[in-house]
This record gives sequence, C-alpha cells and structure tokens, in this order.
Amino acid sequence: MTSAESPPIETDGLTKYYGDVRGLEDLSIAVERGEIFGFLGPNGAGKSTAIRVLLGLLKPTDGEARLLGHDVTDRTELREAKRHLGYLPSDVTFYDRVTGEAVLDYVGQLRGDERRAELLERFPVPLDRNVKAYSSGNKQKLAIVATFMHDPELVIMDEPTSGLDPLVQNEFYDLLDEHQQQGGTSFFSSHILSEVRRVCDRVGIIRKGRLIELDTVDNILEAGGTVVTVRLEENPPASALEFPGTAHVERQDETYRLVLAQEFDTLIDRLHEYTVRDLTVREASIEDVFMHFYGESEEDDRERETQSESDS
Ligand SMILES: Nc1ncnc2c1ncn2[C@@H]1O[C@H](COP(=O)(O)OP(=O)(O)OP(=O)(O)O)[C@@H](O)[C@H]1O
Repeated sequence: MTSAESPPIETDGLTKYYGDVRGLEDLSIAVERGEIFGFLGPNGAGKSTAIRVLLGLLKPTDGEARLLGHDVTDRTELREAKRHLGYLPSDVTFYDRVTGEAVLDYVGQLRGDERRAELLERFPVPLDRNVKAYSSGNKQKLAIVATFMHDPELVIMDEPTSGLDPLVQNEFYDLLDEHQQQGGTSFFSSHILSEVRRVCDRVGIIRKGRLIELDTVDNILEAGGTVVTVRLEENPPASALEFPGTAHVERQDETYRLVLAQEFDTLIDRLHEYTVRDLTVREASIEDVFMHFYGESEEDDRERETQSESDS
C-alpha cells in the first residue's frame, strides 16, 4: 500500500511498558487523511508515550504502529515517513549558543523550507539572537516554523500551544485550518478544551494508558449537552440520580449537578420521588462534558475506595 492510500496514523494493539510501569495499553486507532485529531487525557495518561512510540523514539512492548503507511519500528521505513512529517515536541529544546536563523538553516537542509519566509512573517522571532535567550513563547514559535516549513503531510504535536499568547494561539489555529484545507493531517495532545472545541474534528481520550473514548467532538458534546443543578430536601446519594443519559453526577451537600443528554422525561420521573427545592438547567460547556472522562486521579480513586469501605 502506498502512503497516499493508508491512514496517516494507524496503530493496532499498541502497548508500551517501562519495566513494570504501564505507559500505554492496547491502543488501536486510525487517524484519517485531512483530519485534525485531538489526543486528550489527564497527566500521566500515556499521551506522550504514544507520541514517542509513533515517532520511533521508543520501542513498543507490543502491537503495531504505522505513519503514512510506514512501520515505525523499521528504521528505513521510519526515515521515509519522517520526510513527510512535522513533529512539535512539548519541551522544545534547541542546542545552546546558536541563533534562531541557524536552527532553521539546519532543519531546512534536512527536510526543506519552502514555507519558511511566510511562516516567519506569521510567527516572528528574533532570528539573529541566540535561542538560549529566547522566551518560552519565542522558542515555541520557532519550533512551529521549523515543524511546518517543509509543508509536511502529517504533523504530530505534543501540547503545541503551551507558552503562546492568545493572539499567537489564534494564528496557530488558522495555520492548522489551512493545513487541513490543503489535505494535511494533524494529531496533537492538549489539555486546553477550548482549543479542542475550536480545531478538532475527532478526539481520542486516554486514561491510565487505555483509550476510553473515540468520537467526533460534536457527538461527544451532543451526548452530554445539558447541565442540571438541583437541590433536594431528602439528600439521597448521588447514585440515585444516575440513569442512562447522565454523563456525570456530583453532589455537594444537598445540591446535585448532573451533566446529561436531553433526557428530561427520565430526570423528571426520578425527581418525582423527592422534594425539589431548586432547579436550574443550562447548556453544558466542553469542560462540563469532558471532565467526567478525566475523572479523578488514581489517588482520588483510592481515596474514594477507602471512603466507601469505611462508610459500609
Ligand atoms: N521514561 C519513563 N520511565 C518510567 N515511566 C515512565 C516514563 N515515561 C513515562 N512514564 C510513565 O508512563 C505513564 C504515562 O506517562 P506519559 O508521560 O506518557 O503521560 P502523559 O499523558 O503524556 O502525561 P502529561 O499530560 O502529564 O504529559 C505515567 O505513569 C508515567 O509515569
């Protein structure tokens, strides 16, 4: 299969353990050509591990990964894939004591730089200054220029907008849109839900190394579109208000906050059993909808388990 026919990113059962520590478990995804794909999950979920395996920087423990149709565990194939790939790491580091200009010259010689002048106009940096003296925002802008200047088919980015001010962020989102319009594919990890809403077509959410959701942003938002806050006199446990259609229920004293699809009939049936003191309904934000995928940290999980053991 030629690279033009295969998905730009394809993994099958991809797994990575660091000794006994699970980094990533059984990841199977296919990112389609022209897609902007967001890779989300809480700290330590396995996003960077997945990205590093995809780039051939880490050897998988099990499973397969292909970039633009090339097996990333085969050196020759990986080299071929990288000619058409842009990579923006999360912790951008450049060799000390070189100018921004020299960094771009070096990367340009390796991969090409036909978009360099245009991108520098959009993401200006002090080219003649030593990169060591760059602010974190300028380092990130230089890295964006270096990532996109050979006009790659596929870009893989680890938290690309960290350190950027809002105007530069917007310029970056426009760049992703244009890249997409020209048939390019983007895959990036992010913690910023507003940017996911703004740019992503589809997201994969991982937690504790495993993929727990894979869908379009629109479908995910539609499935959990409303936030209901209700105050009940009887103080039942939060689970009393969980039913198919609720994405998330949390309780604080006598107030319950539900994120749910438009399942109002079921909700009203449930509430019928209680004395309702107060009720408000509003449209859910992306934070409301996505938060339950993040859920608690492993520490909170343990705390909750301990709590329920001592309650019983
Ligand atoms: N070099 C390593 N050696 C041992 N364990 C590691 C190593 N790198 C990552 N891990 C572990 O693998 C798991 C996944 O980490 P990873 O960095 O991929 O998460 P992440 O989703 O990128 O997190 P963040 O959002 O904080 O960047 C974590 O439990 C982490 O502690």
